[in-house]
Amino acid sequence: MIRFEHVTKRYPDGTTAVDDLSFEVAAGELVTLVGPSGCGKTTTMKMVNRLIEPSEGRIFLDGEDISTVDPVQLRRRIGYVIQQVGLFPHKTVLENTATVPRLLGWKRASGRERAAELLDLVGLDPRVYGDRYPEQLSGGQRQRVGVARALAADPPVLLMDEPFGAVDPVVRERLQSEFLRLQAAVRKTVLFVTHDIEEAVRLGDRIAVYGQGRIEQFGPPAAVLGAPATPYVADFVGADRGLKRLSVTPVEEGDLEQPPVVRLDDPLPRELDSPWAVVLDSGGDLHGWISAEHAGRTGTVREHARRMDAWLPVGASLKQAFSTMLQHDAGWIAVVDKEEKGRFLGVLTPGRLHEALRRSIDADAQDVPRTTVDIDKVPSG
Ligand SMILES: Nc1ncnc2c1ncn2[C@@H]1O[C@H](COP(=O)(O)OP(=O)(O)OP(=O)(O)O)[C@@H](O)[C@H]1O
Repeated sequence: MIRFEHVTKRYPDGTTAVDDLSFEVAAGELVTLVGPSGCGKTTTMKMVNRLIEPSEGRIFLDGEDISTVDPVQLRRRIGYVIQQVGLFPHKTVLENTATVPRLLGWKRASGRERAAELLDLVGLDPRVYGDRYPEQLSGGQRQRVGVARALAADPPVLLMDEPFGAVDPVVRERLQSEFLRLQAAVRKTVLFVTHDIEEAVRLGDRIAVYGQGRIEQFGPPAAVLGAPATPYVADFVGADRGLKRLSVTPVEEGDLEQPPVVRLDDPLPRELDSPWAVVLDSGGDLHGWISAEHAGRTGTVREHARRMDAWLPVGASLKQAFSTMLQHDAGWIAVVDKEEKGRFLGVLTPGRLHEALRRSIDADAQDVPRTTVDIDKVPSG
């Protein structure tokens, strides 16, 4: 969808901001550009909507060389969100959001209707916020209006330059989650600039780690965190990259241990060869657990089963799994097949969690699926 071919940008004072850059962003993909201040991220982004012209090389949008497209026409196909939002102070939230549809010549009513729809989509009730002015909003709310405005004309491409940079960490995390949900629904092709590696890792389908004017590594977050390509990247992603990796590595079925299982309406088992067993209802859904000390007594499992709160759906991150374990002070957590407590798949223990992490690092290094990595090959220590 967006393709850079040997793009270089030299400013008149001789600064080379971007040096022979080639990469591609697929349709519907979110790529984060991350790196320290002054490494050329913003320059890269502004060349896509021709706010800056490259000195050398070509950029293609949907196969079309953008140097041949009228910049105004081009920008109508590209939503743009920046840190300072740039809302018009004398226009209401609704009018701000409807700016681009109005410029495109939409009728006033349909522009406002679309704007209201989008405000709803970014979590601002248009009946509450629509008639306010930007100064009557919090920083986080202004950023949401910025995102709504960029989406108003339904452009296939979004450029986002540190859009959540100016808000406090708590609001920032919330905006990131909301944006991920939004992106799952609208599936735009997104270039997202940030200097925050945590944000890059959380949002990006792939991340481009910038050195001075160049991409040092381009790949999925787990690969960059697991196998930094250069000492520079290792240093930039940080010594705690194992922890960051936890947050981008999903729990898979192959990671799970199969403990003894009993059914809710069964009589109590005569004996159990583990300290506890998982209790399932007749449909195979997770109910809870039972301690081995009840084995051999009379009565049914139902009478002694305890509810299990430490559970997660498969696909949740290893970080969520770890934090659920800590929260419930549990030595294991149950994993089910869907968000609402569902069919039981197995349990994750601290040992299994560690193995999953090691296996995912190994899988990335060998560029193979995690299920094919033999855990015996994973070095200990
Ligand atoms: N108009 C300009 N003239 C000369 N040099 C410029 C100009 N604009 C940017 N630069 C330089 O180009 C380099 C890249 O700047 P750019 O704004 O792309 O970096 P960035 O990675 O986005 O930084 P930040 O995270 O601080 O926004 C920097 O060294 C900057 O000083």
